[in-house]
Amino acid sequence: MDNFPGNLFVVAAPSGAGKSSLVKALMELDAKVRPSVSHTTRQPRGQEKHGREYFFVSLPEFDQMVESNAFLEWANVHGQRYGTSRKAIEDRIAQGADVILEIDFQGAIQVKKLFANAVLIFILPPSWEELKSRLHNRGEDAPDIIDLRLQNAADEMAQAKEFDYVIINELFETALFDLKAIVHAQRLKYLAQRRARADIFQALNIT
Ligand SMILES: Nc1nc2c(ncn2[C@@H]2O[C@H](COP(=O)(O)OP(=O)(O)O)[C@@H](O)[C@H]2O)c(=O)[nH]1
Ligand SMILES: Nc1ncnc2c1ncn2[C@@H]1O[C@H](COP(=O)(O)OP(=O)(O)O)[C@@H](O)[C@H]1O
Repeated sequence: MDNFPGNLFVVAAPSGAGKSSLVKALMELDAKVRPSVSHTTRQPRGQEKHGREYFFVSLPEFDQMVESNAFLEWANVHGQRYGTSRKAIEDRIAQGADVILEIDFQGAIQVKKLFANAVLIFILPPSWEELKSRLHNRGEDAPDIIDLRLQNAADEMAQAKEFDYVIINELFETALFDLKAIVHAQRLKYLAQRRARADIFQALNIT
């Protein structure tokens, strides 16, 4: 599983910390990073489209996919099921694209076990007050759904120490810069470990 020609990035965060906004902004700047579209049993939000943010499926459909081993990883999060299908990432990575997964910490840990080279990034909000206000201002979720997400946030944030990098999303542009820096650093590391030996080292006559 370590022979894929692309890089795999995994971004996790408590709800409202800004992971979707950061990942979206990264992909607008960097066409080489492709998203993995997950399956979920939760209902779509206002602007969300089937096949773009998620594949929205029923519980029986989801369970059928679990049965047929279609998921690379899946988890129960905030009372719903979410999963990364094998199809969502394997083709893209094999084609040499870098793939970014926006999944919860349970999924991130499963992915790291499967792909030792996956880069795990955790996004933190600057404060509890700011996290609450972002969830309210986003204006997408009912108060009880927001409460559940806030209740789960403490346990999720305790997992940040298992990740390779932590970004504090206070100023959006600074956090985006940090995310770009991680992607860039991983590409340079990848070059050093794999391609460079064949191409550049040969050209420079280094053995
Ligand atoms: N394990 C796993 N978690 C996922 C997947 N897709 C999304 N999630 C996570 O499920 C949680 C809820 O996502 P969502 O309902 O979009 O809410 P949001 O975090 O408030 O934007 C987030 O932590 C997502 O990262 C997946 O395929 N696998
Ligand atoms: N650095 C930031 N400063 C202020 N608001 C932000 C920042 N980052 C994201 N937001 C806003 O916070 C809300 C939650 O962001 P979102 O990307 O949906 O979070 P997540 O995907 O982690 O649930 C959105 O309304 C978004 O525009």
